[in-house]
Amino acid sequence: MDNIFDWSYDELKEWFKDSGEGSFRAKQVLDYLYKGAGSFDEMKNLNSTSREKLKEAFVIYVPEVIDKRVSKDGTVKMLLALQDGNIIETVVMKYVYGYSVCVSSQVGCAMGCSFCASTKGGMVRNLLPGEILGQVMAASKEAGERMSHVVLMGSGEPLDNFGNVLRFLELVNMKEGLCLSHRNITLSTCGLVDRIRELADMKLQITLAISLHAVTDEKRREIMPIARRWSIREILDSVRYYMDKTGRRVSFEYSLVNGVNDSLEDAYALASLLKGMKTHVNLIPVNVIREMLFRPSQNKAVESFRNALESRGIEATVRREMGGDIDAACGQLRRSYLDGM
Ligand SMILES: C[S@@+](CC[C@H](N)C(=O)[O-])C[C@H]1O[C@@H](n2cnc3c(N)ncnc32)[C@H](O)[C@@H]1O
Ligand code: SF4
Repeated sequence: MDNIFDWSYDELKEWFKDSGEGSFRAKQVLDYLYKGAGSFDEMKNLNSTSREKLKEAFVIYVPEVIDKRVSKDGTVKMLLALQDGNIIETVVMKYVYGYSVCVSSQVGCAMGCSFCASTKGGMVRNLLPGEILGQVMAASKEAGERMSHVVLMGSGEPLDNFGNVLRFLELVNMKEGLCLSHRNITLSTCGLVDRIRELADMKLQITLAISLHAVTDEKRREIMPIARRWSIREILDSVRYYMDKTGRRVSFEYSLVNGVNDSLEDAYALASLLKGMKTHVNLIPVNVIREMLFRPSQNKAVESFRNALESRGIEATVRREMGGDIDAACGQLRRSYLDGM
């Protein structure tokens, strides 16, 4: 049976019409659902025939929180169980402007980046649109408040689950649902160039973030297998195309790894790659994960890197991962959980 959260307002309207009920029922059902109804029986405004028809066609399914850790800085990392028993993680962060949730787009990841815990067990499966949406709902329930921002930066490569992620973007924006503006959604990708171009053509107003992490193709290939498929030049061309088509700024993620990509030469090379682009660089000292030998850059190297970028006119922020005391690096809590099973 379908999870009703995979369905859009328009589709539900059609469904009600086809099943002989008024299409106005769709709005009633969505009102109940997004206020947290856990069963069709709670939907008292509907007659019993409608409720029975719904029960025959749909389940109401939001991933279940099975564990959570709360960090000193208030970040909450949740482990969620899916219907098929797979486990994903979702992180809720509080900022001055409100809450932000970091959602997973896949169970695991196929991309194989050498510093990332999400990919260690390979890719298990794509998440369905309702399962991505369900993470936003679980986060709101946890925070007791609606989310003001969503970042697709948890486990998985969102552009490798393109159809379902596009569908999620439609559902999360729905006026009759969570009504979250695309401007408050960031999608982070390791750089699937063909998909970036497709996304650009759709002219959605989401923010795109590119995980670059190295300034030469050679170095990038050492830490990110996707670099064998797409060169840095191809990625930057697709980013310019995205900016052109959507009018949005694109940001870059650059994880700083001690002795690997954090020299001043790297910083100046990054500045020349991004020269002339209206962009922002997020520098993230790499989070140590158990199986890996990488170490984060020292504070001095991080500051010098940032200063070098700024001296060349590239805006840069150092982002210390929130919730550092609770296995907050992407995919880490899930891996600890699976390792302990
Ligand atoms: C987990 S990925 C998910 C989104 C997408 N697959 C991507 O690579 O952009 C989100 C961000 O976390 C970064 N990341 C992964 N492992 C990390 C680690 N150990 N330390 C710091 N950043 C990490 C990635 O490079 C990426 O910028
Ligand atoms: S950094 Fe992103 S693309 Fe790379 S393995 Fe992790 S989740 Fe996948």
